[in-house]
Amino acid sequence: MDIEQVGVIGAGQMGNGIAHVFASAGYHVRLNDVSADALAAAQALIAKNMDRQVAKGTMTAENRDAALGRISTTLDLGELGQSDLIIEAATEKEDVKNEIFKALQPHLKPETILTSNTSSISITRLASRTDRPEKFMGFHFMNPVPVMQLVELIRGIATDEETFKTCHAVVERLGKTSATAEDFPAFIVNRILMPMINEAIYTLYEGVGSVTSIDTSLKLGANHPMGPLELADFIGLDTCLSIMNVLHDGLADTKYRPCPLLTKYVEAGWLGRKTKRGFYDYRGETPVPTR
Ligand SMILES: CC(=O)CC(=O)SCCNC(=O)CCNC(=O)[C@H](O)C(C)(C)COP(=O)(O)OP(=O)(O)OC[C@H]1O[C@@H](n2cnc3c(N)ncnc32)[C@H](O)[C@@H]1OP(=O)(O)O
Ligand SMILES: NC(=O)C1=CN([C@@H]2O[C@H](COP(=O)(O)OP(=O)(O)OC[C@H]3O[C@@H](n4cnc5c(N)ncnc54)[C@H](OP(=O)(O)O)[C@@H]3O)[C@@H](O)[C@H]2O)C=CC1
Repeated sequence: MDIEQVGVIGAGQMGNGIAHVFASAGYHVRLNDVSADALAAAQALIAKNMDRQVAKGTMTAENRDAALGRISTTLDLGELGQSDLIIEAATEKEDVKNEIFKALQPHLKPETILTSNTSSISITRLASRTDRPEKFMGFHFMNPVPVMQLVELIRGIATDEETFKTCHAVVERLGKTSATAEDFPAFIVNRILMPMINEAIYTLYEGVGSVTSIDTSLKLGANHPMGPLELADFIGLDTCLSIMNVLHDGLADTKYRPCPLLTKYVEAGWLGRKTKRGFYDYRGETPVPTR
């Protein structure tokens, strides 16, 4: 199936990056959110990130203008009706995602492929609530989307081969690399990455090390580009907690128990960079550890 028109739902940190890479690859993108402010902020951020590419010489000014011209925004889900492919990138909550698909599907063409950028939630279960489980799959980008090479592709139990092949070809046209994961809680990347981040938070909680010593240890001792607490703030602590809960509930093993300190930060509304406070405080010139 030919994909030209792409609908992206959720204009947060992932949605803006997804719109960026699809528009850069020549797709027409309709970006939707429940918040007009989120849409305006996403458009401004995409323009800023593309300006950086132009300044670096990795994109021409002409291509930037054309790519920005291919992105339109809307608060109305119904306006995504002509999309060939939908990528849902709203908040990591199953009921939010189910509600979005329910509201969206009456507007869709029968052949439209539905996908979710979920970090952890069962693709089979999300698909089963829609009118097209065979045309539904996981399309999981990594953060920051314009920089990270990987897209995890996840088939639900009902996903048909044509849907998988179409999504696989889209990843290639984006110039990215796919890895295929079976539909188990948190798939591959987050099954491995998130317990490490959770363990770093336990290490902090138990007083083994401070925020600085934990992040320095993994950066300089294991060559990670970001320390695990810095990365948790970057991903969003609400998203990290949701992923740990999916692992804990879905695999029923206490080794996935979310650290109580992670829960406490989320309850405080300290969600990391996006709220300017998490394991670091981002309100000043440079991030300051909060513990
Ligand atoms: C939770 C999930 O479901 C799955 C996930 O996504 S897990 C998270 C996966 N992501 C990671 O692990 C990221 C780990 N961190 C990194 O790789 C690096 O710190 C980083 C790439 C984010 C930044 O790298 P850095 O060297 O510290 O910074 P910097 O030199 O400023 O940036 C490197 C490049 O990324 C670009 N960049 C950085 N942040 C960006 C952003 N938010 N958006 C777009 N581009 C960005 C910069 O423009 C720069 O581009 P060039 O190479 O063309 O110059
Ligand atoms: N953060 C990360 O590193 C990664 C996240 N993901 C996944 O991507 C998805 C999005 O995450 P992320 O971008 O970080 O989250 P953000 O919190 O940055 O953005 C989510 C956006 O979705 C909006 N939203 C909420 N409900 C709806 C709705 N009903 N319709 C349309 N938009 C809605 C939110 O609006 P409002 O703020 O007003 O509620 C917000 O703008 C999640 O499923 C997450 O697991 C995948 C890979 C990496």
